[in-house]
Amino acid sequence: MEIIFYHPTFDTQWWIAALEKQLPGARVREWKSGDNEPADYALVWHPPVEMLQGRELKAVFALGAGVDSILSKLREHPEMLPLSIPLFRLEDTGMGLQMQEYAVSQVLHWFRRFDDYQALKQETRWEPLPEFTRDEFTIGIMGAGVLGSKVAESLLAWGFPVRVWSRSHKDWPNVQSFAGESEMGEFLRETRVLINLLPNTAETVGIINHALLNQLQDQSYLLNLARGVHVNEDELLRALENGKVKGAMLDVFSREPLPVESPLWRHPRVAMTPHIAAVTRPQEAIAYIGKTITGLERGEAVTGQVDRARGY
Ligand SMILES: NC(=O)C1=CN([C@@H]2O[C@H](COP(=O)(O)OP(=O)(O)OC[C@H]3O[C@@H](n4cnc5c(N)ncnc54)[C@H](OP(=O)(O)O)[C@@H]3O)[C@@H](O)[C@H]2O)C=CC1
Ligand SMILES: O=C(O)C(=O)CO
Repeated sequence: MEIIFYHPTFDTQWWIAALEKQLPGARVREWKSGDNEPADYALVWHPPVEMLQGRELKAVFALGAGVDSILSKLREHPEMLPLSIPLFRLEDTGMGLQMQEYAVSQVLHWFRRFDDYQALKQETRWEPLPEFTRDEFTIGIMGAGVLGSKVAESLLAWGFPVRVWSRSHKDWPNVQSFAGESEMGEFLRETRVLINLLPNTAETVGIINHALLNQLQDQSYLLNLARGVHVNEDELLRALENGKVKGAMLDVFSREPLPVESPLWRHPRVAMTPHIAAVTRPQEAIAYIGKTITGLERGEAVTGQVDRARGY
């Protein structure tokens, strides 16, 4: 079995050795421009069109959870990957735990008013504030997929009321489920902390805008863990000014790296990280890819295939 590998930043030689160990008998090579030799599988992140175009592959694996960058390239170059070749993505592979860590720590930060105490400290003020209660701290998660479900689970364990919004209804214990545009208003009305874990698709671009933020509780919080294009940053800044949103924690931005002139850098109630909410954990990713390729070779049912028509 021949596997080609391309990632712009990963330690390719390490990955090749680990993949060959996971899949005995497989030969894994780094794809370089001009390499048109046959391959059975391709493992990629931001692949050049030339790498995939015209190849008779059994499957392509994205080395991350979101496939928006591959799908947007495919819109311009559909010849890069015919529909007959399945595209897989990483399902969790250690990202669920990272998203849990991020979401729980930030929700607790807001819940225990550490943001307010930090602001008071700037003014050298010693001032105990009224506590928030969990029933005024409903968590609303947009996107109830692999990562949204893990985040829901962890916040439930901390005793917060949790609701999710997705395309289809979920039947999860102790979680209120809302689906589709028709139930979005009801989902937002009680939400105090909005956590975004949607994929980037034609339907979700710009979804967190003035109209949406306006339907949240006053003094809400936004945690964007998914993609920058989901949030209209100017409208978020306006919502921070008019009190609809009290604080935002952003991991992803409409342009990355975030340009220095963006007012988000300087806003006192915006915190940020540089797109590190959940990174690909090599060992878990390799175990998943190995298991999936083995399943495909045996003709077994496997999970993680992207529905290209749906966009995730
Ligand atoms: N910041 C970071 O470091 C990282 C960010 N990410 C981002 O997180 C995203 C989510 O990942 P993951 O949980 O694995 O994805 P999944 O595909 O497992 O879940 C997607 C969820 O979004 C819902 N959804 C999709 N479209 C719509 C829509 N139009 N309206 C309502 N709900 C919708 C789906 O609904 P349904 O269940 O009904 O299908 C599903 O619940 C990734 O696409 C990626 O962009 C991922 C990893 C790291
Ligand atoms: O896996 C993804 O989609 C990411 O955003 C990794 O940072």
